[in-house]
Amino acid sequence: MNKQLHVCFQTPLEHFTLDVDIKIPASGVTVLFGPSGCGKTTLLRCIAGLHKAEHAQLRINDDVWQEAGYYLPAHRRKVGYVFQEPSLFPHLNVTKNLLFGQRRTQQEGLLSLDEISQLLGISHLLQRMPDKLSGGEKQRVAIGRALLSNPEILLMDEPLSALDYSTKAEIIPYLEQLHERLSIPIVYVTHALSEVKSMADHIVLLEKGKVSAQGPLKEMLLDLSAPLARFSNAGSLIDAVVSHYDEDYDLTEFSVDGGTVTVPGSIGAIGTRKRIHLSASHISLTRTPANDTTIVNILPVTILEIDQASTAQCNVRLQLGQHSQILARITRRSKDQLALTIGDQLFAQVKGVSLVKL
Ligand SMILES: Nc1ncnc2c1ncn2[C@@H]1O[C@H](COP(=O)(O)OP(=O)(O)OP(=O)(O)O)[C@@H](O)[C@H]1O
Repeated sequence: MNKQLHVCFQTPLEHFTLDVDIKIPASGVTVLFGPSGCGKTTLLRCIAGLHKAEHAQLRINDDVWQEAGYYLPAHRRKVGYVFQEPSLFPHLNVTKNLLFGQRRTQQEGLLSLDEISQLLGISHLLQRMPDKLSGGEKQRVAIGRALLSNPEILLMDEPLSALDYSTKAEIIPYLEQLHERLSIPIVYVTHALSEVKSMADHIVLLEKGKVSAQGPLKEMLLDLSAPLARFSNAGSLIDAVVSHYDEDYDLTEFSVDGGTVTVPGSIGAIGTRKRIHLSASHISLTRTPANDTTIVNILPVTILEIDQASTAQCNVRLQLGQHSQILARITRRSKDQLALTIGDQLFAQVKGVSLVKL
């Protein structure tokens, strides 16, 4: 069985042609990332069959949805679609809104209404009418409705962009849980890098209708020639396992490839797995390990690559442990003053650590 999605569309838009030919993994979250107007929504609409591209090839695993001379109409495509604005039926309560998607397909959902309600934290809202829900609750119901339609693919078009900062923060953990539980692929459109870091397994960067880069997120973040490493909030992701909790100081210690990372608070039981994001501009480099610093996270690293990200700054790709790599952003002057070169063994002082998902 061919477990991937082949997404190939060419269609002229107002100022450029959308011209995409990509293979997407059949599970996990693929983020379409790019500036406003680059064609992200149009690409989702092509997949859903709502925009008919002139040239197209769309295969979902072994099923052909579209190719020369064949076009599976939108209503027969098993797609769950979540829009920026949660568009619930105002005259139906939450349960009826949720079931609307299920009735449309007359099939058993991948997950039951109960399971989906629990997963999205809306079990207590089932009898409510939409006008009595907050923006975040409405969007969670809209996501639930999309899932109950028994989709083979979930398309999410900037599902958080209409929500304020704190509502976004409230909803992200639910999306992360979904990501863990769902076996179907999710194509997620955003131009917020924070959502990319917490959600994406795979990333496709779009610019004026063309794919400028794509690949597994972890690798793409470390590719110094790819656009992500040039962003002001560039960083890297490493896998971590809770190894110790210091009750006196309320600090959780994680074991990572090549060392330990300590973060404030009680994060989880010993053995809990997390993904840690290390912000490149919050990492400084020293030749000797400082013993008079307040920074708690100091990791031995080796320089693999140095790239001038701007006239003032350089990105440094570093080997951590056997199999991990991280990114540091330093000034070009520091690089020259320390005469840093490839192969140098250094110590990375890590100030900014954020936990992103299980
Ligand atoms: N049916 C259409 N025919 C011609 N041009 C279109 C059509 N739909 C969208 N466009 C244009 O194509 C470009 C891409 O639009 P699209 O909505 O796909 O971008 P986007 O990356 O999703 O943007 P945003 O992040 O702002 O939502 C825009 O310039 C838009 O005006």
